[in-house]
Amino acid sequence: MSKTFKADEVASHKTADSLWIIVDDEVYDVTKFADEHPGGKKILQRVGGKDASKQFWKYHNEGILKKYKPKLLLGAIEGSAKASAAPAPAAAAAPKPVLPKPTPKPAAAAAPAGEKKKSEALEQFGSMVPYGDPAWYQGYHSPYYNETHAALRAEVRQWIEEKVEPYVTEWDEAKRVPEEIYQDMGKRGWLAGLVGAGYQAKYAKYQCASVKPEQWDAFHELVLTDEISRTGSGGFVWNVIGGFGIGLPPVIKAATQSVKDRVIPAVINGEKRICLAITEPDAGSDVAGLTTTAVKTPDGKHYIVNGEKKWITNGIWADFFTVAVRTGPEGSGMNGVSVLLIEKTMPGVTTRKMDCSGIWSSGTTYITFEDVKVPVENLIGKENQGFKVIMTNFNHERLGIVIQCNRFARVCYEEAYKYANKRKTFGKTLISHPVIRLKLANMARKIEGTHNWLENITFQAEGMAEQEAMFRLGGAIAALKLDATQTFEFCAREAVQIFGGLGYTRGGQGAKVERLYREVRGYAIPGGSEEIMADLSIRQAHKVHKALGMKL
Ligand code: HEM
Repeated sequence: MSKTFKADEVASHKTADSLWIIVDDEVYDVTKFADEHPGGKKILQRVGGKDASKQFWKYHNEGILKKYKPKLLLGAIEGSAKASAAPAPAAAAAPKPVLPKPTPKPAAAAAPAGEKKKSEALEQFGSMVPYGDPAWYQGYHSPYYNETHAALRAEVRQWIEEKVEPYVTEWDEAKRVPEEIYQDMGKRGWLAGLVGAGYQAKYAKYQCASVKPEQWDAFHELVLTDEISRTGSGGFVWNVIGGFGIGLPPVIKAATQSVKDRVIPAVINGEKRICLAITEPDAGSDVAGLTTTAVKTPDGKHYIVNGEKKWITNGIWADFFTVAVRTGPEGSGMNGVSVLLIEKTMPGVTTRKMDCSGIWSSGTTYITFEDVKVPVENLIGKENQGFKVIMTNFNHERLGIVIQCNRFARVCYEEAYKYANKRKTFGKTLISHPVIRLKLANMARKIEGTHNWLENITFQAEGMAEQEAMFRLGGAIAALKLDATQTFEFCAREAVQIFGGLGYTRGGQGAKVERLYREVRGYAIPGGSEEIMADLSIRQAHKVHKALGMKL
């Protein structure tokens, strides 16, 4: 902290011409800011020259200070802890444990997945709001995480808290995220690990600082996705990984080598963008009914593509489109579907941004393909066997949705929990009212249930080959997606109720829950609607268990 002030010096700055206030032992010059203060000028003048910490925390959340500090901060009160402390990195802000630490288990017991799990990560991390973070953040035993997961968690959280969270509402309202953010994720080596197919070291120019490529597992992907979802903005999460996480895996798994070499490095290094285009105005979960056609030219060198795609995340910014097309005759259903890589530079590709209820900064797009000439080398997988490529992609997509929904549900809970501890009604804090505690209890038990099932399925997937995972876990993942979106919906609803009018207002203290409430349907409908998920969960499990020798 560079400059310090005595309290009586601050006290002399209490007029409209020179207006200073103290918040948590730090001194802010709000003279110019007062005119644009959304809460009003007079309210600031009333606390001019004084310690306004109590009033400040009544009306704002942490994000405000992070955002305005660089502009308004003058220094600290002389003799205060703030005066001597160097600003602590956000990720290091977790309180010190007050209870004895849980005893680490012997490495062997904590290492069911083999070599990679060397030791448990038992350090406390985060706000320690009960259930406000997964249990392993709060010092409880877990067989799934080790010190590399903890290191990645800290790395991502610090970045999110400093570079993203203070601006996320602004970006959502502007319906876009600065391009540097996605590029930064590439440079941090994070995109290379988010494709559900191991860390793409071969194509990565950059490497993740806290995890070596050979250590990377599905739980690192879980931690990374979970941490970026703490922003409480589906628009932000889908902006940076929504198109990428589902558009790139088919290329990695089934494209020709020349396409892989051209597309994978550009995308994982954050230089280009990719999206997945399956849904059409008239074909959503019913993939077999899609009508976009790809007809081979007589010389067999190209496909001519015609059709429309709708609700395509990131489409507006994408350089590459992983597109499901019909190469078989009309009525060929799932046996006539192929996947093609179409490029923005190809004549006949047009994109138009769509307006939806939520997830605003994700760039939801309507795409038209008109006589687009696509080289046959851009075929992903085999002709007429694209359905398999699409189906293989679904598990990864759905698990991503589950991770995001689960953290969004937790964000709703955490925000509501914190607010319930500061907001007073009828002379006591909200949390003192049993009816509010009941809401929080029901939120927490649902969130923990989903999270534990998510971890278990992630662990199962780690131990299975892709085809086996598709067969054995497809049903359970569908059920989990259903569970996650319904938990998210419940928690968003209850959090808005706890926030009252602030949860119904865009921006301000209830910004996250207001936004998330609008985003629930954006998760419950795509990637397999709740109805399709419920049906599939039983149908698929029945098929699997019949094959496993089920006796009825
Ligand atoms: C560093 C000083 C401050 C900054 C940067 C600041 C910034 C803001 C911002 C951005 C908002 C919009 C709502 C939001 O995004 O949360 C807001 C609202 C508000 N602020 Fe401040 N503020 C400051 C100090 C204060 C103080 C000291 C008081 C009270 C004495 C105050 C009272 C309010 C009120 C009443 C609202 C409206 C809340 C609502 O809509 O429910 N602010 N402030």
